[in-house]
Amino acid sequence: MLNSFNLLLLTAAFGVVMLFVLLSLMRSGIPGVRDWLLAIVSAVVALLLFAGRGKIAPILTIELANTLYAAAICLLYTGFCRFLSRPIPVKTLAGSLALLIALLSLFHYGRDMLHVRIALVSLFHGALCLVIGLLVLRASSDDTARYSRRFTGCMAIFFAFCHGVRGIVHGSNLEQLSSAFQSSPVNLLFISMGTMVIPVFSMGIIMIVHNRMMEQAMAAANRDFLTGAWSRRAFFELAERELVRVRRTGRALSLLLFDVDHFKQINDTHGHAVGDRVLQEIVQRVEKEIRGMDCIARVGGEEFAVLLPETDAAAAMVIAERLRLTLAAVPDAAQIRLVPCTVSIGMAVRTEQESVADLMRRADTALYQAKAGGRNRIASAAA
Ligand SMILES: Nc1nc2c(ncn2[C@@H]2O[C@H](COP(=O)(O)OP(=O)(O)OP(=O)(O)O)[C@@H](O)[C@H]2O)c(=O)[nH]1
Repeated sequence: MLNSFNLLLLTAAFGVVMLFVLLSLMRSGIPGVRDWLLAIVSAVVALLLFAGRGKIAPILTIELANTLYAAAICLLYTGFCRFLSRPIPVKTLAGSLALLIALLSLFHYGRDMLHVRIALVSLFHGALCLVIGLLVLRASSDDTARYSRRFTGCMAIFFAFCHGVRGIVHGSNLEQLSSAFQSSPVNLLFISMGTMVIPVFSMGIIMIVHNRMMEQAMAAANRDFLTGAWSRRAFFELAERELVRVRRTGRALSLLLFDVDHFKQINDTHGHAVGDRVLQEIVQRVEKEIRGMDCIARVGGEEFAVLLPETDAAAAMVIAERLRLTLAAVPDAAQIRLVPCTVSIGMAVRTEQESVADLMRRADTALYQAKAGGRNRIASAAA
């Protein structure tokens, strides 16, 4: 039978299930998960205490239960702040929680006014849900995360609205209650909305965390771990996408393929760690020299590709020469001495009907010519 007691127990049981699901995400290392876990624990205990109303001491079922439930919503909020790298207003949260407890005690032990207590709690929860909703909806997100953020944000605003209505209804004493969990239709409706907060937020959080994990996995697959440049796989994807655009617009597309000269010597002389830092420095320097629409990828150990959309042979040659000069003396990790480090560059401009693989092949041949010609130079591929 649907009554407040059953509803509270059911929600607590659902909270326990969600707790185990969220526990599985603990090892993801995603910020906010710990707060959300604590929020669910706090809410489950609060719900069980609420369910004990009339059976155990009122201080447990009123003051403690309300404190724990309000703390749960605060923790949901701090979890979102951490997740979105936003500052946590600890003092404001602690202050408002303390004020809520003080007022609840006042309207319990001072003048026992149930409707005022319900209004206060509802408005507190409503305000927090509103803040969570706005925070989540305003945060920028890519396509994969948009649905889960919108779901969570919109549900938070909906809960804020329901709590607000409940606060107004009880604040103006429209529905006179003898108990906060009286099973009247209107009260049951409000309680149902209130108990849905934790399960719905839990589902939203699980979706959001999964999206973040997916984003991280995609970034790991698309980016070179050492230098942060695009990976070989991602480079071919980006180049194919660019090719579709080029076929439509008829614009030029150039490719620079460069390789560090005698890199083995750098490793042998200065050590592998310095070699690694040199590779990182190379990528950072190139990124400063190229435009936002260009991209650099690490396509081999010490071999890099730079894709230059809307760039003809003359412009590509200017960029190639700029890169050759800027990379001519890449500092070592400690920047104490300069590691003599030059690059050889093969340049190719896409010809009509040419595929990415063919463009790469021609740039590679040009790179080989630059190496054979004495290194630290640019060779342009024949069309
Ligand atoms: N430090 C470091 N070295 C790497 C990495 N990947 C490849 N290498 C090294 O790069 C060197 C490439 O050597 P080679 O292919 O002989 O080429 P090279 O010495 O640059 O000579 P040329 O290309 O002919 O000018 C090897 O010693 C690899 O071990 C890396 O991630 N870090």
